[in-house]
Amino acid sequence: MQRKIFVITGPTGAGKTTIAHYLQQEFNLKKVITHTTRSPRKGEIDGQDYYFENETTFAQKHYLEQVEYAGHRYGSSREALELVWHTGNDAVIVLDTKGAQTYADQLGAQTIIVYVTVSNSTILAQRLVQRGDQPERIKQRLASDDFQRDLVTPQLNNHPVHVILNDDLTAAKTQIKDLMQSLKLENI
Ligand SMILES: Nc1nc2c(ncn2[C@@H]2O[C@H](COP(=O)(O)OP(=O)(O)O)[C@@H](O)[C@H]2O)c(=O)[nH]1
Ligand SMILES: Nc1ncnc2c1ncn2[C@@H]1O[C@H](COP(=O)(O)OP(=O)(O)O)[C@@H](O)[C@H]1O
Repeated sequence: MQRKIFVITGPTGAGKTTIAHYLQQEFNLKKVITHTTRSPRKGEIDGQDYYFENETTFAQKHYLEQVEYAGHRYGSSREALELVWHTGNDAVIVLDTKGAQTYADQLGAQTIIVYVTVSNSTILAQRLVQRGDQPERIKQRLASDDFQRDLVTPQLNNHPVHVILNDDLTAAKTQIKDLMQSLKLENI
């Protein structure tokens, strides 16, 4: 069977990271570590939080997609994905909807897109505050075009998008279990 990558996408605060953790814990998926040229923060571990790169080593990898934030490069590589697949496990990665589109285009049927959302977007700001994000950073994020784009369920050129409503985490986990069961039945 072909290896899969689950791309968890959606607006900030919707619960993408939470759902990705759940998939790792309950369904043995392994996270694809992404690369960055920014310096490690206190407590961050190379190969666990990110692969920390310099400009030269960053340029040596083969990226499915990459972006620049605050003058630093970030990218998800073929090499990191293959490392996960070599373990025999399916992979999981959290990306914005633009990144999700790129994966669907490049990896086709190997990509399972999961769009995490909430029924009322005002909840998102509350969650970011609860998570401990800096107020200035929250304001910036919520005012961005990327945020507006990610609020809308993406239409990915005929690629299926599985929507998970995460107003309540227990209910969201049930939807994930149902999704995993239906993928198994379809032999995907
Ligand atoms: N498109 C894309 N975004 C990434 C990648 N790796 C990290 N990011 C995003 O880069 C942004 C900045 O990450 P970081 O410097 O760790 O700061 P954070 O805002 O505290 O998460 C976050 O929105 C990450 O989700 C990647 O490989 N591709
Ligand atoms: N269903 C939920 N109800 C309440 N809080 C939640 C729920 N799902 C996630 N959270 C919390 O909301 C915050 C944002 O979740 P997170 O997974 O970090 O979102 P994202 O990765 O999409 O930005 C975290 O503090 C998380 O623990």
